[in-house]
Amino acid sequence: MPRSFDAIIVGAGQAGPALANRLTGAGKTVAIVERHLVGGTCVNTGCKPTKTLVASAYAAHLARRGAEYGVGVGAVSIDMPTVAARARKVILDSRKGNEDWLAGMPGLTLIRGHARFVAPRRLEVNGETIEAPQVFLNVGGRANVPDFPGVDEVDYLTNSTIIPLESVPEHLVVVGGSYIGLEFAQMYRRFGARVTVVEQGPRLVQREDEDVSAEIRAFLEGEGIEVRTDACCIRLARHSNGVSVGVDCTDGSPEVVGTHVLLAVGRRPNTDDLGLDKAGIAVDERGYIKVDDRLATSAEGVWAMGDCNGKGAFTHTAWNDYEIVAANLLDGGDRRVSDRILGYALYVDPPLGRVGMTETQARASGRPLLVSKRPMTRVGRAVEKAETHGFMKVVADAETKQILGAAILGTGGDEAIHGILDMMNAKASIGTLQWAVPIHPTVSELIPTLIGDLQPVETNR
Ligand SMILES: Cc1cc2nc3c(=O)[nH]c(=O)nc-3n(C[C@H](O)[C@H](O)[C@H](O)COP(=O)(O)OP(=O)(O)OC[C@H]3O[C@@H](n4cnc5c(N)ncnc54)[C@H](O)[C@@H]3O)c2cc1C
Ligand SMILES: NC(=O)c1ccc[n+]([C@@H]2O[C@H](COP(=O)([O-])OP(=O)(O)OC[C@H]3O[C@@H](n4cnc5c(N)ncnc54)[C@H](O)[C@@H]3O)[C@@H](O)[C@H]2O)c1
Repeated sequence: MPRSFDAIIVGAGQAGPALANRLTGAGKTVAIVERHLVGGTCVNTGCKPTKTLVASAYAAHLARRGAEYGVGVGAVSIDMPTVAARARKVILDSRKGNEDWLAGMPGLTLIRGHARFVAPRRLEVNGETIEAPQVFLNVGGRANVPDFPGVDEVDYLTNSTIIPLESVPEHLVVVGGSYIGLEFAQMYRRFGARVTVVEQGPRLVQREDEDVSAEIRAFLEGEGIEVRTDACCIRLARHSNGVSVGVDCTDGSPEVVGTHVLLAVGRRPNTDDLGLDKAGIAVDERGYIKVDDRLATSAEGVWAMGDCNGKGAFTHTAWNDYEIVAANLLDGGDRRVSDRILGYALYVDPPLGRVGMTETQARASGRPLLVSKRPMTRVGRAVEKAETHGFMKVVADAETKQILGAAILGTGGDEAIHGILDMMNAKASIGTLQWAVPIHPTVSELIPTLIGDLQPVETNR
């Protein structure tokens, strides 16, 4: 006989535990199945350790610049075991917090093992069958490892295996010039490695506007990172010095030889070994679980939250998925994914804070636009901190006077962007902040000025 629960959650990443908390709080019996580490990607191999490592890298960078500030610190050295230990502690503390949280939920059973559907709303874990009228999938994703020629012959790193490194590679070749690749590239450059980024596209972070990509490339190259764009990484091979990464480039050497190679070429959902066909759960061509606007899958009684549904690829979008499902099922709400205004940050230094449309997307929409842009050299706070790379940019609809999107690439940009994100969520029009009195000196204080400087631009309408 299968063991029965009121609900089964597969995956204890970002959405699962929070939903378990709400469901058990409503008196339901819940099984949460986790095959690896409680906390999932963000806690164990994603946001938390990477931002801890980024902080160490920033400290090293600032120490090297000490003389510019009139501070003598002597020769800067990197104690990589201590750097790694900081990250390990953040991981373990956070994981334990999640485990303790789950342990304290009455009516919750944590089952450690790989769950696989054997029939609709019926799964097998460790040879045992469990069933429930409601099943929530929060299975996340993992590093995509393409079948490059030679990939099986070399030792490569992914975001999971690079985190515990206790030594600095002599020359790290990073394949993929987007979020994961660039955060690690800059961090390892600051730890003292030679770093080459190999990106197949014509520019870094291609989802962003060209001016964003160009500015990020400029400050990364300014730190000595080599960037190879328009590179089709077609082969990996062993080399006496480490790994050779074959690239097809319009110019430059056809081969980059490094001591280590990090593959940062995207993620793939953990849906290939979940028995979804046994449960009638449809996936798209890339394996993401198809969901409607309330995150219901094609199978009755089954929902999918977080990275595995392809609607978001961030911790806060996974969390928001939990909020949507909980509100609709437990609070009589009618919340939808399409109501979400997407914001995110890229944690290079200075960081990129982003919300809503890029200027490119706004222009493509054909609507009449207002655009305003200000370099960080004209932001007092950035000048005082001697961190003047980047710019702030906002795009608004000239007719509705609503902000469509913004980018703050600059010191504090990951925080300051919330001033605009909140305005967009409040559906505030561009005149709303005219008489606000922001705090001086902050990056955010320039948001009303930036908005006040909005000017019409030519669009294709
Ligand atoms: C290097 C890196 C840095 C990142 N930095 C940021 C950042 O700064 N900010 C941000 O917002 N996002 C960041 N992200 C993205 C963020 O980590 C993810 O969006 C987030 O963790 C997704 O949460 P999730 O709950 O959907 O999935 P996950 O956290 O991946 O959790 C899924 C869980 O399901 C388990 N599981 C999978 N299949 C099964 C199965 N069949 N049976 C049982 N258990 C299963 C897995 O073991 C895992 O624990 C980063 C990602 C990476 C890789
Ligand atoms: N700060 C954050 O919030 C943060 C940080 C890290 C990761 N993440 C999440 O993780 C996800 C995955 O990040 P990612 O950077 O791995 O993926 P991505 O999909 O953002 O970028 C992959 C990059 O690799 C390039 N690429 C693909 N195939 C290649 C090849 N054969 N040779 C050379 N380049 C190739 C692509 O052109 C692209 O630039 C992101 O979508 C993001 O949501 C978020």
